[in-house]
Amino acid sequence: MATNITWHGNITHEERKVLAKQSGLTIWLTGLSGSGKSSIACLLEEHLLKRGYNSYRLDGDNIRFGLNSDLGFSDDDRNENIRRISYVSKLFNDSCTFIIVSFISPFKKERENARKIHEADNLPFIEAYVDAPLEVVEARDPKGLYKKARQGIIKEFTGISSPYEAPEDPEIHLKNYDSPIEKSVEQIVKYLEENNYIK
Ligand SMILES: Nc1ncnc2c1ncn2[C@@H]1O[C@H](COP(=O)(O)OS(=O)(=O)O)[C@@H](OP(=O)(O)O)[C@H]1O
Ligand SMILES: Nc1ncnc2c1ncn2[C@@H]1O[C@H](COP(=O)(O)OP(=O)(O)O)[C@@H](O)[C@H]1O
Repeated sequence: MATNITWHGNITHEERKVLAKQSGLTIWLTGLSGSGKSSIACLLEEHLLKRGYNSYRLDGDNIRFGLNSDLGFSDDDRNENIRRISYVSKLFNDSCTFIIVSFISPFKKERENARKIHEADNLPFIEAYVDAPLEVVEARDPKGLYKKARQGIIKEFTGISSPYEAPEDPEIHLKNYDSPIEKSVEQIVKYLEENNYIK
């Protein structure tokens, strides 16, 4: 509990943006395992870096090796995973970095909480739904996880034995199943340009 502790501030966020020559933002990719989150995040990160924007990726698989290595895949653990990462992405965003978050983040309530955590401090939060139907991701199955989930070897697997709540009104809806990854990246870039996040 947050008792007997004091928040220490330094320069204002407005001053930081001027010094950093860019503002921060969070692009929150959500979707089933195999929908294309990591591939899109990697290409997008590269694209933005090459255009001169300080950008960084937080990926579910990667974060679970370290910071969140104590968490599994029960509903409670997934919620804690997303809660922690919401605060981490807010910190990066506040530091004037473009942060690309790619977690399954299956539950609406936790994604909404992530949004609130950002928007409470006027930090832009852009939800991008990486949409690919279960039959498509199951056919892709690059890590063989769906096969194991169907065999009951992996329990509580998203889309099979654990729910995925698709966003109803995301800022960006990527239909990442009948066109190449590059198209999805272009769609995000277009959104960022049209909303004056990038020039
Ligand atoms: N039970 C179960 N359900 C879903 N996914 C599983 C599971 N077990 C392991 N994996 C692997 O973990 C990756 C998802 O981790 P996340 O942190 O993004 O999940 S979550 O947001 O907490 O739901 C996910 O990576 P992606 O395929 O990149 O989504 C899987 O490789
Ligand atoms: N638009 C697409 N068309 C065809 N294959 C794709 C597309 N997007 C992703 N893939 C493939 O699907 C697999 C899963 O992609 P990945 O980015 O690892 O998804 P996630 O991070 O959501 O699990 C990879 O083999 C990737 O090359």
